[in-house]
Amino acid sequence: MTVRLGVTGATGRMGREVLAAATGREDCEIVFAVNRDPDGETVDGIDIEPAAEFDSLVADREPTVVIDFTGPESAVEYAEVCADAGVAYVTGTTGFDEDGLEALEAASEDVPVLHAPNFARGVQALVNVVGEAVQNLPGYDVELVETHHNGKRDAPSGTANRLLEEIEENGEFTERTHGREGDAPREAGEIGVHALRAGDITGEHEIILAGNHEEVRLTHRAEDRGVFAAGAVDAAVWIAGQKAGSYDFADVIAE
Ligand SMILES: NC(=O)C1=CN([C@@H]2O[C@H](COP(=O)(O)OP(=O)(O)OC[C@H]3O[C@@H](n4cnc5c(N)ncnc54)[C@H](OP(=O)(O)O)[C@@H]3O)[C@@H](O)[C@H]2O)C=CC1
Ligand SMILES: O=C(O)C1=N[C@H](C(=O)O)C[C@H](O)C1
Repeated sequence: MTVRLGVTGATGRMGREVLAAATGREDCEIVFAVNRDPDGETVDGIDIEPAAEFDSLVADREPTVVIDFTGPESAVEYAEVCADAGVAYVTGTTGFDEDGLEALEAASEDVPVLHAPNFARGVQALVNVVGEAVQNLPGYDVELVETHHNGKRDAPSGTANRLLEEIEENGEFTERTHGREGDAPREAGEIGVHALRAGDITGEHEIILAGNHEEVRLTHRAEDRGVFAAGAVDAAVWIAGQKAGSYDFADVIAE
């Protein structure tokens, strides 16, 4: 079966990568690509259509799955249209508030919805091992540092938040401390969280566990955005065969 893809945020950093990753694959075809204000633009020969026409494009071109990398507000709007139209939805967008996450959950009652803050397989491996490291090193200081390009909106990153959940579930911690300034000695039990923004850095996440005169560093570094795009297209092909429900990238990797 060829999966029919709609792509949102198509002229963004990730949207362009998704179009490139999907083009040339035999298991999917792009049936439309939209962006907010495309002004007759094309990406790799694909016409970019106005996001205002998203609803009618979904109705007319009948995508199997929509892949979204935009912002949290628009991602929710696209999810709701997909839920009404019976179209599966994959979003890599980060920075959702509680209402946004609830809206994605509501959409997943009608269609398959996959929300993943990171589509790199190596990050999934990092999520899997970080809890074990924390369990093995009780009482060690834990700090998380994430580094991204200067255009990133949300901080800490969606991946950092996912890693923090895993850390907190596997150890005894009091609070997250976001950066330090002035007279700010480290308190026992806190998790230091640091978001760095510079240049065009693709995405780095490092967890430092230190104590007992030793340190462990677990690091993932994405070298190219193509790694996220390839994972998102894999997720779209996978979700095309699923029933309504809420999924994450671990479900895709598990098969
Ligand atoms: N899950 C993962 O593996 C990854 C997730 N991300 C996440 O993906 C998202 C996008 O990242 P990135 O591509 O770098 O961002 P960009 O800003 O480069 O691209 C976002 C695109 O979405 C469009 N857009 C933004 N808001 C709206 C809106 N309200 N309605 C319609 N279109 C909109 C933008 O249009 P315009 O040009 O008009 O601003 C732009 O084309 C972020 O949340 C980021 O954290 C990023 C990398 C990997
Ligand atoms: O905005 C980005 O670029 C990235 N965002 C994701 C996140 O917030 O975790 C994933 C990746 O690190 C790149």
